Amino acid sequence: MSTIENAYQIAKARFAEIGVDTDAAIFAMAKLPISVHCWQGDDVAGFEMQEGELTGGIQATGNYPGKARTADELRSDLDKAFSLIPGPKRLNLHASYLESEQKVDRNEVKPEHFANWVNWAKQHQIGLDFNPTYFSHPLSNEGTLTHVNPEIRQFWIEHGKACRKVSEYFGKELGTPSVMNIWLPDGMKDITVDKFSPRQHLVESLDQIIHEKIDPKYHIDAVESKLFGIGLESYTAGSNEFYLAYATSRKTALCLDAGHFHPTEVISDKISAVMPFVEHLLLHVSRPVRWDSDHVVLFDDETQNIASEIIRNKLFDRVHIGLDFFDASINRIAAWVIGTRNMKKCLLKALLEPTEKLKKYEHDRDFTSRLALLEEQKSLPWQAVWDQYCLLNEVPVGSRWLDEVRQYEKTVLTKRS
Ligand SMILES: C[C@H](O)[C@H](O)[C@@H](O)C(=O)CO
Ligand SMILES: [Mn+2]
Repeated sequence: MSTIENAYQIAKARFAEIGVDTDAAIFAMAKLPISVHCWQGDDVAGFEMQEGELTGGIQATGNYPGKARTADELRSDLDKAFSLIPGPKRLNLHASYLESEQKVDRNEVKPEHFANWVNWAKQHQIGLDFNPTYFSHPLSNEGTLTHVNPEIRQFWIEHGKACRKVSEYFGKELGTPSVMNIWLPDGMKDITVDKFSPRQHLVESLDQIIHEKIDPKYHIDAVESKLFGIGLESYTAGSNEFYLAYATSRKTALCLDAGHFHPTEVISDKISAVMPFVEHLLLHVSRPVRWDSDHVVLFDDETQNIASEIIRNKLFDRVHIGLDFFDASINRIAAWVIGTRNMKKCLLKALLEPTEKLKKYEHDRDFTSRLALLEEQKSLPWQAVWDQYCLLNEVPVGSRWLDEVRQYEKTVLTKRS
C-alpha cells in the first residue's frame, strides 16, 4: 500500500469516529463540477478581431509572460490546467472568445462560432457555460442595455438574444444546461442625477432578451449584480437590489460574485437568504482584496464558508459554482490550478463535516459542544482524504502539479512572444 493510501486508511478511521464516511464524501465530489472561467488564460482579452483594451471597469493587472493569444493556445493551456485538477469541471466562455475567419460583431454571434469549443468540450466530456460580453467594445463605453439611445440598447439586446442561442446550442450538444450569465458594467463615475431611467431601460432590455422561452434542460439565464467598477464608482445600474428583484420576479437564476459587495460583506451568508426565492444560484467565487480585484481563490475561511453552505444545505443541484478571477502577475495556468483546487478542497472538507451532529447541538442550544466540535474537526486529517481523491482522479498529489506547470512554461509558454 502506498503512503497516500496508508494515510487515507488512517484518516478514514479517524473520521469514522465522528460518524463521517470518507468514501461517501469522495463519491459525492463527482456531483460537484466547478465551472472554470476561460478568461484567466488571456487576461480577459478574447479572440475577436478588434484591437481594443479591456473596458467595463475591470482590470487584469500584471504582465506575466506566456498568455494565450489564440483559441488553440487557450485550449492547450486549459488542457494542461484540467489535467492537474481532480474531478468534474466545466468551462465558462465569454462571447468574445468566438472563432471566425471574418470579423463578427457582437450582435452577430452564432453557435457556429463556438463549434471548436463544443468539440473540445466533447473530448473532455464536460459542459460549457456562457456569458454575453457587454464590455471592451466601441459601443459599450457609455453603457449598453441602459443606454439613453434606443439604437445602442437594441444592438446590445440583439447581442443578448444571440448569446442565448449559443448557450442553448451548448446545452443541446453537451447534454447539460449552459448557465448564461448577464453582467454589464453600466454606471456612472460621479454623482448621478437620473438613476431611475437607466434601470427602467435595463428592465425593458432584459425582458426583451429573455422573452423567448428556452428549455431549462439546455439553458439557464442568470443575472449578476455589482457594487461599483473602476471609473464607475458612484452608480451601477445593475445593483444587488435590482438583480435580486429581477431574478425573483422573472424567475431567472441570480449570480453572486464574491467581489461585488462592500468589502465587509460576504456572499456565503447570502446563499441561504436567496435560495428560498430563486430556483438556481450561480456563484462567481473570487477574492476581493480591498476592492473587486479578482485575486486567485484561496483555501480560506470565506471559500470554506461558501462550500459549507452548499453542502450543509444540500444545494448541489441548484447552486452552480463558477470561478471569476484573473491574475496576470503569475503563471496563468497555475492560477487556474490553485484557485480550482482550493474550491474543491473546501467542498471536500465541507463533505467531511459531521453536519447532522453539529445541527443537533445547535438546535439543542448546546453551543459549547458545537464550537468544540467545529474547532476539533479542523485538525482532523482531511488532507489525507484530499490526497486520496487526487490519486483516484489521477492528478498530482500535493504541490507536484507545479513541476508540470513549470515544464509546460519552459516548453510552451516561453516560446510565446
Ligand atoms: C469577465 C466576467 O464576466 C466579469 O468578471 C464579471 O463576471 C464580473 O465579475 C465583473 O466584475
Ligand atoms: Mn463575476
